[in-house]
Amino acid sequence: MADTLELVSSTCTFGGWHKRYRHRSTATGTTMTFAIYLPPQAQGGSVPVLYWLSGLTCTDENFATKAGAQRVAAELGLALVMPDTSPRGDGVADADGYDLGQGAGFYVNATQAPWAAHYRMYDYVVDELPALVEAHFPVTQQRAISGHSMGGHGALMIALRNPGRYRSVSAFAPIVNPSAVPWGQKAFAAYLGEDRSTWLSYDSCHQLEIAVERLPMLVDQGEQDGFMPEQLQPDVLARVARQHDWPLTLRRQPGYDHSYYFIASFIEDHLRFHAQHLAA
Ligand SMILES: N[C@@H](CCC(=O)N[C@@H](CS)C(=O)NCC(=O)O)C(=O)O
Repeated sequence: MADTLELVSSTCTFGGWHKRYRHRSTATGTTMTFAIYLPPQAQGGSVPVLYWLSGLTCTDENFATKAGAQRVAAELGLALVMPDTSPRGDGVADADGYDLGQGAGFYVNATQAPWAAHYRMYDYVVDELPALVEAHFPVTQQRAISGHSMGGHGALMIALRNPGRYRSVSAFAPIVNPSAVPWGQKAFAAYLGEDRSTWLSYDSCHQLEIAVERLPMLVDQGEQDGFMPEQLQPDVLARVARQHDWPLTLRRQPGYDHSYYFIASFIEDHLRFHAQHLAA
């Protein structure tokens, strides 16, 4: 059955529960794994949810084990939902590099062979996963979304394309303009084909230009992030936001690189930012 959840593990932390589940996804046509952190407050009522989208090479476990988000989520009464970054399995197309195929779904619905059969992470994250989470767990429909790198691209792009669905969005070192940088161009050419007009629906800078809803947006970027000049280019997002009078808070953090050490240093600010808007 499509919405049956199989519990993989259940771990008590900060008075709440970190749970991992497997389920059959209709969006991807594969078995998907995701994790949810239920804070202590979820034992007595429904809590709002922050969706976290991870970057290249990640599973649901990188953020859960490295970001240290659970302590503040427990304090704020915020559930955290952590999906995988792509469909996986023997029957799922893959590529040699770390930046295409399994672990690199880019949160798009692929239209090109061989990817189109399973790579439907946009539908999975926007529709299927929230419906599943809201049907099975004590959560409200107050949602926020955040992510890192490829997941920062996913979070910004998904929030911008779905007005009213999320109260706030944030990102760490996001790929803001994937149509114009090597990681995005490689993935979009494979998943979406050579017609670049189709890429724009998954490009946050373009989506920000045409967005109808101005939702609060926080972005952190480490200044020692080796991927920044070529792949991330936060200046492009800052310019588009300025041109469109968009409420973007872009913070440049001296000394920080692309890693989870950077995320762990600022995740508390992001959780408090989202909690404030989820409560409003
Ligand atoms: N050099 C990295 C490139 C990929 C990378 O930096 N991935 C980031 C997201 S874009 C990440 O979160 N990696 C997993 C981790 O640090 O736990 C690799 O080949 O693994």
